[in-house]
Amino acid sequence: MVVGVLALQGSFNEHIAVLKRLGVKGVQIRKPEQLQNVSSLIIPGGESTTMAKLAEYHNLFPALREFVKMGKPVWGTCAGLIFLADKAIGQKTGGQELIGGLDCTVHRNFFGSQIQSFETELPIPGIVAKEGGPPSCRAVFIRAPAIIEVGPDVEVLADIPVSSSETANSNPAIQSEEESTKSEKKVIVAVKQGNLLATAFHPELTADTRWHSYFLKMVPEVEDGTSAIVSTSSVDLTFTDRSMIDLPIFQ
Ligand SMILES: NC(=O)CC[C@H](N)C(=O)O
Repeated sequence: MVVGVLALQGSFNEHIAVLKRLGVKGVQIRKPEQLQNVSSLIIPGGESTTMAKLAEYHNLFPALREFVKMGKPVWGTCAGLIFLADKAIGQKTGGQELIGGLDCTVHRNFFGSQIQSFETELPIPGIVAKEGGPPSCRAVFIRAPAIIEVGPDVEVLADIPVSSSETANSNPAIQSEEESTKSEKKVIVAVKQGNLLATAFHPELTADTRWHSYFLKMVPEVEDGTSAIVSTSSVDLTFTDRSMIDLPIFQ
């Protein structure tokens, strides 16, 4: 099995490294025709406006939309989630082109600016049911988006509590008067809809391989009859390489 990783900008090398640890080949995708050689695609985190400009420059949007429509598995992490959303708010003036397909509305910088980036323990019952391991994963949120509305076919895989001030700052539209008196409400940070998987955080920056394993199981069995399924042999939840979150790509 060969997994494509959109390699215009952002953390594509980190995704390819995790795939390698799972014994799967990840290849960089920069041109539309390269999508013909892969059965699934990861769209990494980075800066969605920059990525969109580069995707436009390389005329990638029609091929990416076709890939999604064909039902091939696509996983968007962070900026990749924004790319997959049918609707994004909080965009730069003029907006940006999206691939779409995921029936949701995403707030582009829901949690604030770069300095509001954070790590947290995120309960992931849907992933644990398939992958086993501890009940939560270490989740790295870097100037992260959040999903504020989902359609009926979207399965929520993870959500996190946010303080009312966070909600008010980032998205007054979803805070009613009654809710403003409560201290906490939740936003969605991971979803699945058919062939599409999306996470607002960065599993590729931790040692926990369960999200990648989960995604690989969405890839249909390969032609020679061998299963595309890989197993997670070890789950180390420590996120040690803090330098990752200082990468200049996440401006
Ligand atoms: N870490 C990320 O991918 C950040 C995404 C960023 N919020 C954007 O709009 O592009």
